[in-house]
Amino acid sequence: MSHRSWSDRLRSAVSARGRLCVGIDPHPALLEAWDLPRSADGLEVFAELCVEAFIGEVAIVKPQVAFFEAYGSAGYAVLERTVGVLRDAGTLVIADAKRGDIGTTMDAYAQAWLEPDSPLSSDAVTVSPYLGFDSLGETVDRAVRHQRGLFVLARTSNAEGSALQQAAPSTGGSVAQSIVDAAATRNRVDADTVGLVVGATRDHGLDLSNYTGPILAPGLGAQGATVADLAEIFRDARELLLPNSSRGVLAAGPSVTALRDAATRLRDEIEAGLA
Ligand SMILES: O=c1ccn([C@@H]2O[C@H](COP(=O)(O)O)[C@@H](O)[C@H]2O)c(=O)[nH]1
Repeated sequence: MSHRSWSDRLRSAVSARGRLCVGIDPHPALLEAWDLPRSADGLEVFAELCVEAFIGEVAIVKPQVAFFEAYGSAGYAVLERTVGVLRDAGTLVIADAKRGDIGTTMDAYAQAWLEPDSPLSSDAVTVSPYLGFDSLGETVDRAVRHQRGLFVLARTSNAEGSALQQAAPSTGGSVAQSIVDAAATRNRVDADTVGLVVGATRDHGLDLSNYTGPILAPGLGAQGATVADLAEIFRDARELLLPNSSRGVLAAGPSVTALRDAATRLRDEIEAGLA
């Protein structure tokens, strides 16, 4: 296992292969479009084609855990193999599991996704701060200990998130801003372990000037955001911006060549657009 920090590994991967984070989201509609059965066997072939297309071409892959979980233990077995093959090949894996809970329950989630000897061990995992940012304290400690990363939901790409995330706490600002500020504070001692999720679908309205960590930005492609939007919305926070597209790239499958071309085209468009 590498003994370099998450932040170092992320920076080198991004400088070698660009900022794009491609999703592996085996939607039932995509399985059908790829002429695969809606079963764990279909899932396995889907994931294998993605792995073959993306390894060596993109820095980061984000499997959407929900689409594997839908097939129970067989789906999890496919996810374990997918994560393992990607990581063995040096592709960084962000498990999009959006875990959030209290105390020892949250810590059990953290063990599952961040412990080096766990079957689902990933480079980073998405987490929800909506049981209180401090409910993630031990998860951050665990991530630091194992040189892994977290991506905390701050301002999500979906319209329904706004009412909660834009609400104004009595301390001022917005709920989403309070998450950004808490992440920035933690990162001052923990070397940018705490990343944020900020959607690319609208102006986020956040002050990111004190925040130095990575930002995972879903919403490109199927949700309507463009590379020009990214450049505008994240004009002050481009260095470790990780734009994510899942369906926008996966629509090119099942041909491995077509998937690879779609991913590399988008990767290069992002690099040119954010230069
Ligand atoms: O705010 C968020 C947080 C996570 N997501 C996830 O990203 C992908 C986006 O998929 P597309 O097909 O590119 O729309 C998906 O796994 C979401 O669960 C998000 O969209 N927004």
